[in-house]
Amino acid sequence: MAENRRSQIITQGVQRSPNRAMLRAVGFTDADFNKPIVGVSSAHSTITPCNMGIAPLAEEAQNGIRAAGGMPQMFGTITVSDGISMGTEGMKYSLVSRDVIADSIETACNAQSMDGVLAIGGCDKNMPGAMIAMARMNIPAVFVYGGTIKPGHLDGTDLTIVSSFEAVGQHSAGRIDESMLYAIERNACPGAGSCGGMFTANTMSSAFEAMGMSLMYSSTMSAEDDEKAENTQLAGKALVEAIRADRRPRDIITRKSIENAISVIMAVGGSTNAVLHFLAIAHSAGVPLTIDDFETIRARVPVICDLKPSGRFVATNLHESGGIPQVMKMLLAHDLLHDDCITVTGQTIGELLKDIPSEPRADQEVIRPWDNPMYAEGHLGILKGNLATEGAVAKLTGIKQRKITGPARVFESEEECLNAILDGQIIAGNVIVIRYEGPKGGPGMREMLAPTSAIIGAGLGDSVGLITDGRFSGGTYGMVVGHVAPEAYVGGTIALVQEGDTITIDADNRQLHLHVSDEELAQRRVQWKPPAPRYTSGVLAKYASLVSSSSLGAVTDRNLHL
Ligand SMILES: CC[C@H](C)C(=O)C(=O)O
Ligand SMILES: [Mg+2]
Repeated sequence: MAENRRSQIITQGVQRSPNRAMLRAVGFTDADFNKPIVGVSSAHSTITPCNMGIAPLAEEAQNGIRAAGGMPQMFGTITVSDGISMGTEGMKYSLVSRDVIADSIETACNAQSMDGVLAIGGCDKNMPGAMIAMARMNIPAVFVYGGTIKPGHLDGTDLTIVSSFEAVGQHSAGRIDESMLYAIERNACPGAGSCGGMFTANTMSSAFEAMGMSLMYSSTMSAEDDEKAENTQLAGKALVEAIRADRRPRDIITRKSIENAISVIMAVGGSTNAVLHFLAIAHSAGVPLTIDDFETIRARVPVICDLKPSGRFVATNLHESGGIPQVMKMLLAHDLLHDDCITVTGQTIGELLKDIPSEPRADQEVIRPWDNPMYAEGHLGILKGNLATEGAVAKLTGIKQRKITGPARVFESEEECLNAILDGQIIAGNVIVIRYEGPKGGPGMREMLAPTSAIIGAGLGDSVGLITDGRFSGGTYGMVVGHVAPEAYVGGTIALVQEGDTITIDADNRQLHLHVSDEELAQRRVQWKPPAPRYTSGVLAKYASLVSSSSLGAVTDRNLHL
């Protein structure tokens, strides 16, 4: 084992006798002081189904690390539940938790000079939080996904949590009765695991597998299946080998591997949150990446998977149909993947994919044949215009109408907007504006699944547009544009929109335009005053003071020294 392990600073020499004394109390023997100390970051929690299966996986990880000659040390990190906080003030802590998780993993590993880290995550922000920490620290690392939830079932239909969100809109529009609403509620989430469509958790786990930071096939395994536990043990062993080889995250998280990840995100129809998180991960890894790079990749990669929210199937169906390796091999076969990227096991992408067929199996419908994609181009559009000079992110799937021009219906918060939708005040042709929900203004850039699902549930998905400086859940689809930057709180044009102004969302030309003259906007800007901050103490106030524009990933450690 390499004698230049950083953990030797706390285990070797006379001066470190007190440090060893305490390590002996947690189970170290003399022999263990000569092994790499490997952190196991466990996000186990019973506050959300996404994370409630992680504790036994953390044990399996430790077993794998020990078997390979490492000395595991488990520590905890937090999670919050997007689905449970959705639609409430608590959702403001969701994106904040990404950076709290990153800071906590970095703090634990660096404080005790660990030689490597295996992080296990479940809910949405666990994944990017862990990867940001791994990229920052650049000690050998591997990510293990807690696993997807299996679909719920009702009257022969597969359900996910988004079924329940959409049922609220269906009920308010009189399309289902209360007994059906509660039947969906009771059956949508059958057990442990992260939200089962190609929503944010499954998007980020799939992207990490494609980037080479997780083991092949791991990202679509279900939380409750034995293979997830077996795979976690293998990840522990792979990490110890990576430590021996001194294979670090920045050897794996490169421009090429991030391009691979983004290509897979496009191919599976993944969450808009992936834009925000990969800008942040690239920033932490020192890899140049801009929001415009997503547009370049979008234009060349088709959506080849029929997955919820706008498609038919869930992640367990994708797993049964060949999983992410099958999607990757199809991209590779069409020169849309770099095969020379190295992965956490030391093998390259090309080596890992060599025995996988270039076309999907004919006995499944989840992964489409290359010549019959869901959409000929990617679905994550980066829109620009006088409303979004730094950019905005749209999910261009599940919509028939690709352009809408209509009167603005302006709301200063998500709650105001949801009430208007459920009260029937929103009609076909409207363009909803939800503002002061950005990274600083919210603060915390809430996901707007409640209003976007209510629009779908009310049958308005093809006729109502929605723009916000907040963001969307992976369960959102429709004529919706999020991450509008600059945000209202810092004086972005979205702050100057008035009720009834005409707005155009043009998906095909990736334009977001406010039909008000520059002169009029200049006059409005003179009148505009920044609102008082919603929080002046505590974690949300700290976050609001540090966070960057969403067009830069809403990171909290950019240019702090300037
Ligand atoms: C259903 C969606 C889930 C709750 C979520 O927050 C996301 O995918 O972002
Ligand atoms: Mg989410």
